[in-house]
Amino acid sequence: MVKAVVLGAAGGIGQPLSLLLKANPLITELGLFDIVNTPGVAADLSHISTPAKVVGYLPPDDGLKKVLTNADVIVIPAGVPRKPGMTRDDLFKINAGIVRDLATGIATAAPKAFVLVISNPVNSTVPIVAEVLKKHGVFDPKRLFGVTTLDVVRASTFVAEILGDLSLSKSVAVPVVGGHSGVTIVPLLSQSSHPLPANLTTDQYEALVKRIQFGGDEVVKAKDGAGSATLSMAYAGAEFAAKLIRAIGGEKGVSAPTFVNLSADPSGGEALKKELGQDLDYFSTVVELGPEGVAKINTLGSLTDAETALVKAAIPELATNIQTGVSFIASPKL
Ligand SMILES: NC(=O)C1=CN([C@@H]2O[C@H](COP(=O)(O)OP(=O)(O)OC[C@H]3O[C@@H](n4cnc5c(N)ncnc54)[C@H](O)[C@@H]3O)[C@@H](O)[C@H]2O)C=CC1
Ligand SMILES: O=C([O-])CC(=O)C(=O)O
Repeated sequence: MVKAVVLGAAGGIGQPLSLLLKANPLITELGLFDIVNTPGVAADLSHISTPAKVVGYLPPDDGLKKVLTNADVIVIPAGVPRKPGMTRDDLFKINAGIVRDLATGIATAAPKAFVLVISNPVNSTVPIVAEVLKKHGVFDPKRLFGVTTLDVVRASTFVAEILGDLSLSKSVAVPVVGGHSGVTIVPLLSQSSHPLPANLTTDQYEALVKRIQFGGDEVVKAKDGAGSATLSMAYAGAEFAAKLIRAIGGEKGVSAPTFVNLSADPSGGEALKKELGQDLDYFSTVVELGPEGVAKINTLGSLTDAETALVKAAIPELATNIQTGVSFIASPKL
């Protein structure tokens, strides 16, 4: 029995994500919450012939508390998306408060749930959730995840394109580490399951790295004011949620890159910090998942000089983003 909940379920990501979760046979209950339209989305999804019972809630009548009650896995795509010319950090002003309020609901109604944060800027919203849960004395770092799967999905697709065979994209696995914005997105292409062509030039390599780092901009530009990635994000979010659900159900050998608090696995976290040469509290890296959530935080392993430089370039921005999130809860008037 797994109850999954989507907060922000009526949005551009929320609706297709809810559809994909409804299609997951391991989910037996699907709770949808948004400030608008969830009764309609829930009625629509409820006609699909899969096991999950779907219920939609709105803020009146304690809707947030009701949707969160007995939740096992909570996915949060609530908040505003980018328009051309904006960075993910520009979303902080609005999304920080939305995420804080939803996290407050989680702290009281579902303190033991696994929480998957999609709302941008992920590098800051994940620390916000953690700080709220800490304030309520219910923070378990093993249960909080920043969803960076879209970077991994993009890396797989773009590498398969370069290899000239899109049918490989499902099996191409590239660890993408760091965070989820611009230079904090670090693809470790030397560790790709499918090596890049030997004759790839430095320019081509650098263009590939940039495309993975700024893939979100490609979609923002193409949507021309109508938002950012929604369908590919829904796919990525459902993939990560499905992995986690399999791992908490006891399946062994499940792992994925995700943005976590490094205290979730103190020995792995310390080893990673040592490798980074930096005392960061959060980092996205390959995480082994288990019944409690984070089972093991993996270090980065052997890197090329180019990858070492990318990791180094990611650290200052990541540290600032994390601090911005932490300070927002320490001084919420920011
Ligand atoms: N982590 C990642 O890789 C990605 C993250 N995103 C982020 O996901 C977020 C959502 O994007 P879209 O779905 O395109 O936006 P959207 O505007 O289409 O949908 C957002 C939904 O959140 C709802 N919402 C707003 N305040 C709420 C509250 N207090 N409680 C519950 N629901 C609330 C809105 O009513 C709306 O339905 C954005 O912040 C975007 O930047 C987008 C793509 C990738
Ligand atoms: O680019 C954005 O704003 C949305 C996002 O996080 C992505 O597509 O990776």
